[in-house]
Amino acid sequence: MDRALGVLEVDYDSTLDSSPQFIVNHYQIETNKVLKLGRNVHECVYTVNHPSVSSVHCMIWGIRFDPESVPLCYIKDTSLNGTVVNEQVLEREVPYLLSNQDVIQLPNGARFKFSAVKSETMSQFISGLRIKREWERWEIVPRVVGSGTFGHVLVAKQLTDDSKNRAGKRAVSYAVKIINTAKTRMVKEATILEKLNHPNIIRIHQSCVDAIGNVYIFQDLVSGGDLFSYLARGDCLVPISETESLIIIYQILLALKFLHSNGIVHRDLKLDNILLHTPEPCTKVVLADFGIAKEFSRSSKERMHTVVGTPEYCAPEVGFKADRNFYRSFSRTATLDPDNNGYDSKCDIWSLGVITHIMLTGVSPFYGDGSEASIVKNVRSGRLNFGAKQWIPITDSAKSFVRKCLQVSTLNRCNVEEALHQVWVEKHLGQLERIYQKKVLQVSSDRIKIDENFDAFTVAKHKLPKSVKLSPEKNPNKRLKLSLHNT
Ligand SMILES: Nc1ncnc2c1ncn2[C@@H]1O[C@H](COP(=O)(O)OP(=O)(O)OP(=O)(O)O)[C@@H](O)[C@H]1O
Repeated sequence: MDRALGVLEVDYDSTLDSSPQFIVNHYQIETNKVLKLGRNVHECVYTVNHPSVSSVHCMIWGIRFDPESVPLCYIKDTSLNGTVVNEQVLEREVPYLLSNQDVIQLPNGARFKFSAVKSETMSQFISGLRIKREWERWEIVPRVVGSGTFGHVLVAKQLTDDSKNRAGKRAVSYAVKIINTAKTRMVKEATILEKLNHPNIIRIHQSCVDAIGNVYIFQDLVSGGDLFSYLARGDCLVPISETESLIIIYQILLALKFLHSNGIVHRDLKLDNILLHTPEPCTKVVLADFGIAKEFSRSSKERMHTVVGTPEYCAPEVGFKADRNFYRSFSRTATLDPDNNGYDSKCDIWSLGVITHIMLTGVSPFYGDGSEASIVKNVRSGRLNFGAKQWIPITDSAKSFVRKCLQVSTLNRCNVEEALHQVWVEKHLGQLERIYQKKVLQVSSDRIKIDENFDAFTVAKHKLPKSVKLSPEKNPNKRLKLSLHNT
């Protein structure tokens, strides 16, 4: 049971169905496993053959930031007739954060009870943070989403969300990043993020600072965890297919194109800062953690000199210093670039090369023995080992993309525009754009046809008769009827 992040228990209403699947009455929610409920026997763990239920009616998954943290479990409605949680209809395609004992209901009357495996709130930990629990229209919920060097990310809710309540839909959860600066002024991260509006960049709603120097950045809660957790299995990172990698890389490239053309360099691109909407292939990803992002003046060709970033992902021209504690405190201002020429936005492309290398092979290219000294040595040499067995199944165009991003000389390294024109990306551009429209921008898919040959990773689509849209009058379930009327 210790692999379980939560449990879904079938709480069946026998007057509405007598399907034999109810022999299994517990489903464990585990890391990297999305539970689907619906009619499709090939994709769903719980299947029900009822025309009011969609092929994949809803999806449930859990995220645990690290082994010590309390998991967060989510449900997303993907149906025609809606999924109900505690008698309120979920907004379609919007993940909802589950709480202990939540009751999930499908239109055929089947009910499930969600149980958390650990106490969900961390009140003691939260009171130690000395933060405000309410701020204007926000309430901070004592559930931790993740933690980093600079602060913690917690769940937040809007105090009054009248429009949603009136519609009978569940209120959405948000995230709040809390950074203690000991100074009562806004941090650069908030200032930069406030100016950015791009589908692949974390969206912030408000930021504020309290009297003791806690900065609160209220933002979207991205529910699929980060790319590091997605690739992690036990102690190692596992590779994902080229197609899946490319869909993620394409989205990061679009975000970087937007950033670089607006004079912003992220400077800390890594697996942990790429957030997934759902932990499954082909999902939307967003860049987060702009804590050390930098605005530069494009016209003056200003270069940066501060040594920042995470060594494993850090471009050679950015430079390192051996003292990790110093590095963490961000007080370093020197670059070890021998000519002290500084660096520019191409440092993000290097990090993207490292990320691509890890996604394709499960191996971090310059990690060596993991010590900072060995990483620095390997990064400076820039030597890549395409002869390693992990590279055997990988196409030449993917290797060439990685090679072009991981050029020690910035003159030879591609910029973001050139990266988008690398063969690996360019030859799939049409498909990538269609998937992007459908999955990221969620444009109606009727006219979007995805070539199945390209779609190497997906579970084959099994054709089922269409589910039937319920009219509230015909709905046999009184509770659902009530909820649907309210919409
Ligand atoms: N909006 C969000 N939605 C969901 N998860 C998030 C969100 N923001 C951050 N996280 C999670 O919290 C973790 C820490 O957040 P973040 O990277 O912003 O903190 P940090 O202190 O700047 O970290 P670092 O040590 O990497 O600089 C992330 O790796 C991610 O897993």
